[in-house]
Amino acid sequence: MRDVSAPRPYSVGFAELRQRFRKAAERAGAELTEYVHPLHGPGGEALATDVALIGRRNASKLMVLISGTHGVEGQFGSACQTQWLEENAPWRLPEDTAILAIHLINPWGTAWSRRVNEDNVDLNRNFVDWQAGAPKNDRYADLHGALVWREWEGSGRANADEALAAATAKLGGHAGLAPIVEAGQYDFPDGLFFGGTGPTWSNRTLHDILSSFAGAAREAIVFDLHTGAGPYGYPALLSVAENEHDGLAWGKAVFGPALSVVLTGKEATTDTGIAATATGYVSAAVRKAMPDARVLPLVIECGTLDGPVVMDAVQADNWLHLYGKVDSPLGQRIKATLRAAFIPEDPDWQWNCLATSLRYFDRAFADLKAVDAGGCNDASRAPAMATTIVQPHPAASAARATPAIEVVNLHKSFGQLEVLSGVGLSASAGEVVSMIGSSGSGKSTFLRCINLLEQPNDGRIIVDGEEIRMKKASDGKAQPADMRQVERIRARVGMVFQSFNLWPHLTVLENIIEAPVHVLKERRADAVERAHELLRKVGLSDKHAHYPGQLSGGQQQRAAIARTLAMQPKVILLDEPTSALDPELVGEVLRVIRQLAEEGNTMILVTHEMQFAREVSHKILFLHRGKVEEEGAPAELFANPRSERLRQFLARTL
Ligand SMILES: Nc1ncnc2c1ncn2[C@@H]1O[C@H](COP(=O)(O)OP(=O)(O)OP(=O)(O)O)[C@@H](O)[C@H]1O
Repeated sequence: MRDVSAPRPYSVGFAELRQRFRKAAERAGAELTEYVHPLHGPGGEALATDVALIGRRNASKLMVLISGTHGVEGQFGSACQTQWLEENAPWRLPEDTAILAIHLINPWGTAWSRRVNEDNVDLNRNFVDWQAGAPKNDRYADLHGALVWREWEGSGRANADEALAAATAKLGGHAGLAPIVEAGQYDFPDGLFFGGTGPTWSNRTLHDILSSFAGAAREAIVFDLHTGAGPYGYPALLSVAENEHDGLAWGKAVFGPALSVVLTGKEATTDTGIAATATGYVSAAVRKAMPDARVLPLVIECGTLDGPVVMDAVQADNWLHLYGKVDSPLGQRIKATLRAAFIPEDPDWQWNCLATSLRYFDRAFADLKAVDAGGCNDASRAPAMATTIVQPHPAASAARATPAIEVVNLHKSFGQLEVLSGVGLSASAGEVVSMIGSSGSGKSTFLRCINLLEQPNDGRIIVDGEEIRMKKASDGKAQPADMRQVERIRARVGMVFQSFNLWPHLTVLENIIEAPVHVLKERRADAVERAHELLRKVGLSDKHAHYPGQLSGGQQQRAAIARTLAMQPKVILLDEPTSALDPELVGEVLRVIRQLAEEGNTMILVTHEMQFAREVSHKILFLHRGKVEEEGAPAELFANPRSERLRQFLARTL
């Protein structure tokens, strides 16, 4: 019997999971590659998906292990990957066979203990054919209001619970409800099992990984490692597909009745605990990424608690990230409940799931090795070399020598009132810097001074290496020496205002192309084409001909962001972009801003959304009475405020 009698507990933090995996991969002689995620974890830790390749890149037979598709479940998959790599080291593989371990493909979800990703997207609903448009789930729409509530307790919550109980009874219990909810939906970004509006970072990264490492494969077995559905402590082996394919026949030949095949479809059913009604699974992605291979996509699904209990935990966590405070005692309770719903702290559960999964790996791998796939493909491709670091994202790359923006010793008074008393800030390309502080501390004034909507009294402003030249007027006040330079620099610094500031008499499209055509002198046709692209990005494709007055606040703000992006700014200043919005519209705007951060835009953000600032920023400045009282990395600043003022401020706002 395999000796896993004393497995290390799964429940360790993201950084340790990575460290264990990387160590095991190194010992196994793997080529290690790191795909850096643009955001960071709750402790300020860097986030990344690690990829270990044992064997040659041109191997025709490939075994792939994927963990953490649903972030919080990642501890299980990570434990399996690490243990399997470790206990078989040193690996001696036939030339034509390789192992590709993809560690924590949704690193944000694992680090923050969420099933979903940074945009509330269920990655296992995100691998749909986006060209064909998002699938429809009208039956979810009827349930949304009962599943997603604004208040943790009170009459609104009680009404929602009552409505959910009534709907569940009408559908014949949880077994009737789950296939509708878990089918995935693409219309409610704040809802459950949201599939997104386009390919997420994890989706794109999986695609990049498979393009880099799986291109030569002709025979591939892929394990996607999950927990949370099925009977407690039982690791079920499944294969999910939209239709029959030759990989399924292979799977049945290898595993016999141990393998359950789930064929998905609108009305499909299964008793495995996973949703047969859903599409967009990882299985679809891996088959698509290896069109020339016979692919056997497998899912290991380790049962935990009863379906309704797991759904309750997911619902509560959804509320927490939308409307609650993760750091509060209630927030911590909700997190603990969610973790327990996916990774029970039960040594027997952990032992069973690990041991059985490793046996499935062994069996699959033995069969893979025995297949005759005709040797290595494309011998010209280089074999694995030493560790490579892939940093596809500008935000993640090392800071450039020249900051994208630097402000030194800025002073500003209104009459006798000194609002800024020597504020400074520097942001490298791709960095997000947030400014927090009480009302009246000078945050907005600082932003307005940067692009000279207000004239600073003193100080230096340097954008992308070019300093705004100032001179003293006859009254002794500073003013720009060259207005043409100011106009030029302003065109490189985009500003998003609290109150949107769209032209009311122009359509959304006209608002967006106005500055590119008149200031940058772009051809109108080019500006229009780009405007449509930007509208797609902010989810407003269908609103291009509307006037601002016909849009909701959230839509207006997203249009305003698209207008700012149309100028391709070096730096984007956002002045409390969500504070004029009704609470239910805040999320849609934050999602767009988060996407901008992920894409490596340099941003200075003034905000009262503390949780958001913490998640999205590389650096935070706390302003108090016109001075930077404290600055630092978000995790450090929020966890260990040094000044009493910041401590009090956080106590009031968190
Ligand atoms: N144009 C102006 N004329 C006179 N005083 C002004 C002007 N603009 C801002 N102030 C004052 O400067 C101080 C700082 O205002 P500012 O809007 O920069 O603060 P803030 O930190 O952004 O506050 P909030 O979070 O409430 O937006 C306030 O006392 C405000 O009344």
